[in-house]
Amino acid sequence: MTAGAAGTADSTPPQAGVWNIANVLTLTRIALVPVFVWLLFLDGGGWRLAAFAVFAVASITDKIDGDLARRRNIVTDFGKIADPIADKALTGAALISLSVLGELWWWVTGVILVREIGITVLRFVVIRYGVIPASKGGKLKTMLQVIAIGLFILPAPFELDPVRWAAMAAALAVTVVTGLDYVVQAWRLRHQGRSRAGGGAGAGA
Ligand SMILES: O=P(O)(O)OC[C@H](O)CO
Repeated sequence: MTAGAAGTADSTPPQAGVWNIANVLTLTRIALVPVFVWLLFLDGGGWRLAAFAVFAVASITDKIDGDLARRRNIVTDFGKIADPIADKALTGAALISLSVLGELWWWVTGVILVREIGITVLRFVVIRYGVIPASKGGKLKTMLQVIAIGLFILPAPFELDPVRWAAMAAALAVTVVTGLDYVVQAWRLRHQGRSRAGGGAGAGA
């Protein structure tokens, strides 16, 4: 996503209502987070599979809500902000849980959380200039995180470990790179917003 693709505060067309099917799916994803965490901490392979199933269902809603919003033309600023937050709630809870369970290095969880929380805060900091929606890189990042986390959750043989870690390394790399890309986008958006405001003030003087 380029800076130009971000919705600017003064050029936003009329939007669908917040309570639409896409946003309800996004909120459902958030509601599934505590269920998933609870299942993950229960002992036994069966519970692990159940946790994996809930994680998979919640992750699939990410694909469905975005597709629905675009197809039905019900993209809202609320959805643009809430969708990445819902993803971060799910993946963040999964990463923290895996680290608490001693199955994933804490530093990996830490780096990803700093990026995810940092970008969320950044989105709110620049929101007066426009909304920064999820970029293609951001979507790829979430997909890689979901695959890596899914591989860590699945009760699988030790031989799968290199695959798990390779997937997590790829997710980590794309997480950091896309985080830096959002910082550049936010800077541009702020710069454009301030230039417009300055130009407007000058014209009015
Ligand atoms: O990289 P972000 O913060 O835009 O998040 C991307 C979303 O999770 C994609 O659905």
